[in-house]
Amino acid sequence: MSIKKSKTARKAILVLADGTVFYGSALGADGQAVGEVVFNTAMTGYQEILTDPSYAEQIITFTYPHIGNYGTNNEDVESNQVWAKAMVIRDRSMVASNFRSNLSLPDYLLKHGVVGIADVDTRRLTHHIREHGSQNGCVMTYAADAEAPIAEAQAAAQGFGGLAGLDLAKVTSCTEAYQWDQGSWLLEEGFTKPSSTDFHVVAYDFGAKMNILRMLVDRGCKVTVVPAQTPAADVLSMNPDGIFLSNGPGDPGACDYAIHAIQEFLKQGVPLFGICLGHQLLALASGAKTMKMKIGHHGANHPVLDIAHGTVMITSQNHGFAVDADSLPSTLTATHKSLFDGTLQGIRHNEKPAFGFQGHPEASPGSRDAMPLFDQFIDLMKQHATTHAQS
Ligand SMILES: NC(=O)CC[C@H](N)C(=O)O
Repeated sequence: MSIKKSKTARKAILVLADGTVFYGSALGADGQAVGEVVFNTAMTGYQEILTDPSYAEQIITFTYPHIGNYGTNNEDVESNQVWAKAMVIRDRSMVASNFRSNLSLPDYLLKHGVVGIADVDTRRLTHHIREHGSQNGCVMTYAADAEAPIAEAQAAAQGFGGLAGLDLAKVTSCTEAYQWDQGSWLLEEGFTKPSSTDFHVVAYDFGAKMNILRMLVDRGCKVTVVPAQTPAADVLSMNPDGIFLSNGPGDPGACDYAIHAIQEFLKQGVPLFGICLGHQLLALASGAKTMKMKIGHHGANHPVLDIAHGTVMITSQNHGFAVDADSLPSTLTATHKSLFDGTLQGIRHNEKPAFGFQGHPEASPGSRDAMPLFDQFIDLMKQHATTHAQS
């Protein structure tokens, strides 16, 4: 257990584009960060959340009031860098208490050059966002004896164009194809593969979380990860048993290259599974529409209804866009919906072996309730392989 005092007496402000100001103290690197301000309600998992590429260009407010208490480590990351633009918290923990911790949260932010602000009235901020919708903001640090640079921060916030129309998947994606062979810690916990399948899955990396890839390996898949803009023909020449469409940041409507590739895969009838951005892209490729939500969903305890079975799953969520349920063409069926606001959470193609889920079945952090969706993908590939062997 190590007691860490704040390294700096510097102050910080968060100023929203509408001029609302939140005062606090600097946490992490000095400087400024601009992005869309969202709030995440998960009680734990701040390191997974900070490193989730889907948070690119976003400033994350953590509603759980005490953050940093178990420090950071080398394992609980969802990518190789912090993608969140800045972190907003209520209370910084003075203690990093965990045998796995090798760096306190403030030192971790410093190491990654990420700006943060602590001692913020995050409840007031969250209420403001809930009422007025997520909006752009700027976190700026300044010397304790200086005036708060409010006008400068507001101008910076107003200068950010927002996420609508922004293709960030090509920014967070890998640049070259590679094999992924690491499974999750569930294997060590005694999780057994449903059966050894050896399916070759090509995973489009739009900003993929590592735990998704681990879930596929846990189920015996051989995983090839490819960059976001890989043409359909290149993927088909790899002879995949199934294609996985990953999560990722930004506006799905801006990823025309991915939408075209998915249309080709649908035409060819290759089994497809999309998570979050991947689910939205599958919907767009099938003729549905997406929209920007007022505040989005960011948390680890969102109830989602499985419509066919009438059962409820507690799920992890991180999205600011959604598929418009009223826009579904007759080729798509709604399979899941959010019990918070009724928005669409899952789709299945009626004619092709393809389905998508808006939440995060890989959790990390969060509940494992939706993990069987990975088994559903394996079953889909099995069925497809059997039908093909017969024809
Ligand atoms: N986690 C994700 O894949 C997010 C998808 C998309 N960028 C959204 O905000 O809705």
